[in-house]
Amino acid sequence: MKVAWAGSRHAVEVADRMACLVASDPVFRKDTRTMLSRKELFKDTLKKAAHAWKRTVELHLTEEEANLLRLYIDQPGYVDLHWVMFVPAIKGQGTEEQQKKWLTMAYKFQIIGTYAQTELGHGSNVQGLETTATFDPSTDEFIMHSPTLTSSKWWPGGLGKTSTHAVVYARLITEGKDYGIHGFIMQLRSLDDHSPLPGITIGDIGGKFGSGAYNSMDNGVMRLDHVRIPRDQMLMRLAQVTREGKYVHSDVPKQLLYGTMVYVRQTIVADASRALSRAVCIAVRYGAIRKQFGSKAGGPETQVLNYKTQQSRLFPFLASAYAFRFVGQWLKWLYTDVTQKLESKDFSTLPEAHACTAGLKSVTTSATADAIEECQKLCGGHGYLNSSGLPELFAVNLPACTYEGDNVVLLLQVARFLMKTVSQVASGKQPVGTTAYMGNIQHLMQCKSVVNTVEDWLNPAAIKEVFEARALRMAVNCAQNISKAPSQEEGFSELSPDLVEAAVAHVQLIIVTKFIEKLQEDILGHGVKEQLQKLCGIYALHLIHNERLGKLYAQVRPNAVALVDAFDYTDHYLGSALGRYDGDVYSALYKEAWKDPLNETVVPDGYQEHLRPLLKQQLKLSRL
Ligand SMILES: CCCCCCCCCC/C=C\CCC/C=C/C(=O)SCCNC(=O)CCNC(=O)[C@H](O)C(C)(C)COP(=O)(O)OP(=O)(O)OC[C@H]1O[C@@H](n2cnc3c(N)ncnc32)[C@H](O)[C@@H]1OP(=O)(O)O
Ligand SMILES: Cc1cc2nc3c(=O)[nH]c(=O)nc-3n(C[C@H](O)[C@H](O)[C@H](O)COP(=O)(O)OP(=O)(O)OC[C@H]3O[C@@H](n4cnc5c(N)ncnc54)[C@H](O)[C@@H]3O)c2cc1C
Repeated sequence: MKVAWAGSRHAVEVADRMACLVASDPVFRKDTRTMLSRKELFKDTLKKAAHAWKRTVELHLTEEEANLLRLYIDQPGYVDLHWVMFVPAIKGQGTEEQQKKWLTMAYKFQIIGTYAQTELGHGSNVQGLETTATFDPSTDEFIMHSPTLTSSKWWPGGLGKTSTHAVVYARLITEGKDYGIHGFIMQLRSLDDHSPLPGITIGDIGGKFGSGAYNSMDNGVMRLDHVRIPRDQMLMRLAQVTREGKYVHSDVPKQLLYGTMVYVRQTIVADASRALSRAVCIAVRYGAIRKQFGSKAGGPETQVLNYKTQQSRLFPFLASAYAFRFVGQWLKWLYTDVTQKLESKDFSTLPEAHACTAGLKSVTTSATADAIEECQKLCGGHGYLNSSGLPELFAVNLPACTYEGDNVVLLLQVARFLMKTVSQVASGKQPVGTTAYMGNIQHLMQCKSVVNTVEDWLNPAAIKEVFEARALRMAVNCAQNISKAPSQEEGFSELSPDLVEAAVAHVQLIIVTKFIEKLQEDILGHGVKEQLQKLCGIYALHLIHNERLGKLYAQVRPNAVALVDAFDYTDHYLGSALGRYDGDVYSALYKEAWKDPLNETVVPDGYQEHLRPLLKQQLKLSRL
């Protein structure tokens, strides 16, 4: 099952090696992370990142190993934005020459970059960004400026205290004309003493949700006061400005400007499956240890994992973790395929890539955040302790519903893609890819149900057709209602809640389809495919509230712990007293409690000043 989860024996081997490297290095300890102040936590993040780089160089780690090292350190920081966004942005929007110049420095960590797009006043609406980049032909420079308070760059990770450079997104103005948003490489801080360069006001935006969590990341604010940069620091793969100031657009779709976001959205689907699997691992292992009620005449109490309510709340998340893992593996293939097509100027699958990355990022992160919160509740009171690992997991993953695109905004992008497809089908065009099912509109729009017997519900072909009919009917219904509106735009706006639901149904069809396709592959291990078939059934049927679920839960229960052990997480990475591999939960909880700084003294700070006088006074009053 480990291989099915990881994707290959090689993946299992590399992951094990990197996870153990992190778990065995005291510098990477994280058990006191939630007890640190914001400044201590930030400094701890700098220390870990520097040590990780040192180990990467010493051990000659590959890019794959270095990424896993960063992942298992499990502490958001500036390195994430450097590798996940700054480098990809230059790769995707820089010319060959610009890539050579800037990536050489970035790969050697001679500069530290971030991705500065969002502003105080605009995040979702990229075309509404206000920062300006005005070309000055007299000096062959761009003048970077924050014209309003709301144009302050706000949120970029690492911007607050760490990044020396950024790809800054701004309105390109030349010859008095505004050509919209483009990317520019800017140096922000001196490479000698790290002080902000002239004209740049820069700092951290303040603490964020949860203790620990994203507070390890210095998300920043930046205001630019007419800062000049050379013309050749405009990223010029998608468009250029000549020495004379002429704007020249390349022969590529302008949406490639958004390419970095598409790239990160596809990686976030894998992140979501990982985050969800960690929460499920904790809740399943703890559910097997925890016993409450049910003892007859002094016999053992009942494992809470045996309660049907516990299974109906938890097993859909177990199934979702596997479902998101497999669709994430497919999405990585889709993204790679689109990127290769772009190299040969084939832009035909760009809309599909946008819709799939946007939709899957949205659906998997929303489901993951909700599931982690529910896993906390599934662990009772102890799930609320930081030592359970669940509050931190929730706080770190909740923002994924917002960053890299607000989930509703992204679903509306999927809906726009679906409405276009429905109208193309109506004009006789055969859809392809993930919307190919819409070409089967006659059959799928019939009222005839494709599942008639209880057994049909476990037939993958029948389940797939149910999901295709559900998604198509919701999309066609939206299209029909939009057509009744005074205009397409008004109709789309009026119908937007229904369009979001239709987009979710389409994305869930993709997830179910990819799970079914995964089961058609050769899957190693005795009984593994059968277990995955049950999980596929649970994932699909829980979305449509089917009564077959109870039987499936009972069939999965005996293997539930084995299915989460297959995630192969070290206790260090899981970071949970409840989810320990050895199940020694109560000793671990008790041991972790004493680490809290509050327990450094038996009599707490504040007793003499605030508690003793109160108690003495009340005692005196009581004797009057
Ligand atoms: C579970 C996670 C666990 C994480 C664990 C912890 C890890 C810690 C490390 C984390 C590392 C990184 C985290 C990320 C940090 C965060 C970074 C950021 O947030 S960066 C900023 C992200 N911002 C956004 O995503 C903004 C969202 N908005 C947009 O993308 C656009 O504004 C959009 C698409 C909403 C609207 O764009 P626009 O107004 O220009 O276009 P239209 O809607 O009019 O559409 C026109 C046309 O273009 C097509 N289109 C739009 N976007 C794309 C695209 N990306 N690719 C291709 N095509 C696109 C659209 O479909 C339309 O086509 P048409 O044919 O005309 O219909
Ligand atoms: C932890 C974290 C890290 C981040 N890191 C970075 C970074 O490194 N670099 C960077 O550039 N940015 C970063 N961001 C910013 C992030 O990309 C934005 O917050 C995100 O794109 C959402 O935009 P917004 O904040 O403007 O939300 P808004 O768009 O203001 O959302 C507010 C509400 O309005 C709704 N809404 C907005 N538009 C519409 C519409 N057209 N129709 C219906 N509803 C709508 C949304 O659904 C939401 O409910 C980060 C954010 C977070 C939380």
